[in-house]
Amino acid sequence: MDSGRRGTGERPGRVGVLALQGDVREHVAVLESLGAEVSLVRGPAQLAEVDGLVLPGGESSVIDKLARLFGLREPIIERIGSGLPVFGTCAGLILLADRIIDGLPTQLPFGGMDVDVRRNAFGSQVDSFESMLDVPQLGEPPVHATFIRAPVVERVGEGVRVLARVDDRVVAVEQGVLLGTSFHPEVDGETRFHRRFLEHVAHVSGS
Ligand SMILES: NC(=O)CC[C@H](N)C(=O)O
Repeated sequence: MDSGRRGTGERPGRVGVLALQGDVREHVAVLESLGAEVSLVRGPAQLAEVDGLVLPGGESSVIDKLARLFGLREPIIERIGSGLPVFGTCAGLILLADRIIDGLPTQLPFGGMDVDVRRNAFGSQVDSFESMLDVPQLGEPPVHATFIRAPVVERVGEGVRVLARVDDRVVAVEQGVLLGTSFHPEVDGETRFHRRFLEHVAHVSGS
């Protein structure tokens, strides 16, 4: 349906992948395959140069800890507050949530999305599974989704759009220019979520 590349040949803007821990390379590969200019964000100066940010999958408590250590927590919160497009997958979705359920005692999210997200919500007996998801906003074919110790969105605030469910449990959400999935499109050759993120970036950066 819609294409992540601008029909006019315009660049979608420079996007960053938060590169503290997690599946950074996979996101970089998908974004570059879509024509984006991608940089790794490990500090505030790099964050200041991007028009959109991907929060990768990994371990949300570790990413939180490292973000504080590298002086990134406050700048990320500020940029999200002033309308930075963000795409979070799995741990990244946890970091985007306003509230974490079952987080480690000291763990904090960046927040921004009016949702409550439960960590490791599918239980240890199904640490990892795959599923085909209907995502009407992305059209056909259905999304092949890989869940790895995945979170679930347990409360969805007003203004948050549910994009996908597994057995009635919410696993993909969007609020304005913030996009989050419990699963990992970046490991599945699924590019439509990244295209959608790049569309948000193009709109906001006015390119
Ligand atoms: N694949 C993932 O990103 C897993 C997320 C991890 N369970 C966390 O709490 O951060």
